[in-house]
Amino acid sequence: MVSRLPVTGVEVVRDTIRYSGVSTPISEREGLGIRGLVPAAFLPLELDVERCMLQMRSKESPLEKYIYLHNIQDVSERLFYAILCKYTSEVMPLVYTPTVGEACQNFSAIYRGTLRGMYFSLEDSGKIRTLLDNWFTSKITTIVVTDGERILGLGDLGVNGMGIPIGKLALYTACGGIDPAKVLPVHIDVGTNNEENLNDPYYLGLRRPRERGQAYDDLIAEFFEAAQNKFGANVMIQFEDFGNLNAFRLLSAWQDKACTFNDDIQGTAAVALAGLLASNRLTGKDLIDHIFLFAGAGEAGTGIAELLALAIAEKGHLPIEQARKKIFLVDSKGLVTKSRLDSLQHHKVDFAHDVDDCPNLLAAIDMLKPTGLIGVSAIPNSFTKEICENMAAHNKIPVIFALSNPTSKAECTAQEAYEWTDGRAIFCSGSPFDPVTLQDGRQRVPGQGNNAYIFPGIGLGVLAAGSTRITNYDMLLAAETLAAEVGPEELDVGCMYPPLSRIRQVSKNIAIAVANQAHETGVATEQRPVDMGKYVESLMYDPFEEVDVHLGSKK
Ligand SMILES: O=C([O-])CC(=O)C(=O)O
Ligand SMILES: [Mg+2]
Repeated sequence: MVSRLPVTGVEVVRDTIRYSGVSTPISEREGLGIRGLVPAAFLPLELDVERCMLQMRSKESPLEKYIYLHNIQDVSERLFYAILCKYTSEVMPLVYTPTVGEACQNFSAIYRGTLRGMYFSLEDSGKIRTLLDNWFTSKITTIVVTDGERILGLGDLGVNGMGIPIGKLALYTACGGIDPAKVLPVHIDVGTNNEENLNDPYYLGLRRPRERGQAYDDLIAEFFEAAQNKFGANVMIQFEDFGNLNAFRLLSAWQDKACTFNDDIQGTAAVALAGLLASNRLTGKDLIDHIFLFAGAGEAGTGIAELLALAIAEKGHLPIEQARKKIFLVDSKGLVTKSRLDSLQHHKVDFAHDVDDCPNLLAAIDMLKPTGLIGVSAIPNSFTKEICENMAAHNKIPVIFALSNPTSKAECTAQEAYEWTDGRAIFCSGSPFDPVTLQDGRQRVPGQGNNAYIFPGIGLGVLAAGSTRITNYDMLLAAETLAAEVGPEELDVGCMYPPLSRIRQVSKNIAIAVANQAHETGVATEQRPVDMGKYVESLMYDPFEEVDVHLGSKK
């Protein structure tokens, strides 16, 4: 029975987390005090989803669709997530990569003042803990934070990068079942070096060059400490789209002091490793049989390389130093080698091998004859015809991953990778590509090697166990769990990931594995349930389940 709370109907309608719009049963409207505030008809949630999909599909551009979907989120989170859960593969590219990239580029222009996340700037230093009290709840479990410096492969977007934490957290809820009332997107504004932003009269961020001094580290530290104080020591904080200069430093500074991980270093690593593990089922190789060459040696490049080395070392019972010798990186100056050690950034040092220098990717392919080529450079068209042909010349099944985001930054397209390798390549990309029909009529379905397959499950597992820490062993386990979700139907069409329509199930299985591991390694603070599967499922927010609007709990 729904009883009347001492709030006005208008307040009920404005409670966007719980309000169900025209899907509110007629019998409950009186008690909620919303009669007169809603049209007379009742549409079951399923039908309301169809109504919205028709409207959304009538919009011409992906950006208009993005805005429409967020308009719905700003009125009823339940309806928004019902749409996302029912039509995941159609809608995910609109609220997430690649459209979220365009939304970020236009963030200041399309901003409508709605409440979605928190903004802390240098001008707020010393006050963050107090400002957190301005949020409506202290029950936050999951935070995604950015400083906007490396938004996808688009670079420094300043405050406009806030679209990314918002998009990531939408997936935490849609794909990982994290309660939408308990997520918090955060932007830390330390200025921007993007001239276009600085010259835009409507730019909404701090109008100054990026802070590079102690004040930067102090603000990040203040944020972490304030968040842990307000939301509890185990609140999960995901670093997202920080620049190279800070991403590695901050991860190593905080990974032993907070429940945190960096999605671009570690999440991307896990999804790429999963794709490589799945590809072994087609190539017949083990990880240790490969030579991997990376185009790009930033966060994703060295993150994947390091996790891959860990996987090779674990599976092959090798010291990690030996495992790393199977992995080579090319950066803007050519192959990363020992002769360059003096001038190398710290995160590349472990992969500086004792081999001849090579000026570029093509020369490195010629010399090393890699079996796997991983693109993480954000340089579009850098996997040229010659490069793909070269990979095909010395591999029966060349493994080619073009992981840079959004689509405009991919190293090559799916069509190109297949065409230039006589349809033999195993191809994955970070942003979605449509299936391709080869000349011989066979269909190839390029898998989306995007960290969206990883972070929602990690977040849910961490929540289920009450983990105090997240490590690369969690990422390794998540990668193995994801690879095991790839079935023969996917492998048959060359797809290294399960379909997005199964992503909630995948996230759940990752969560179960990660939570069990947390109990085994002693980082869990929750009581271990008898049936972890059932427990994880009970935590998952499902927009289609009936909710007691007053209590916000499952009926
Ligand atoms: O957001 C995405 O699609 C994947 C990611 O983390 C990035 O490219 O930075
Ligand atoms: Mg990212």
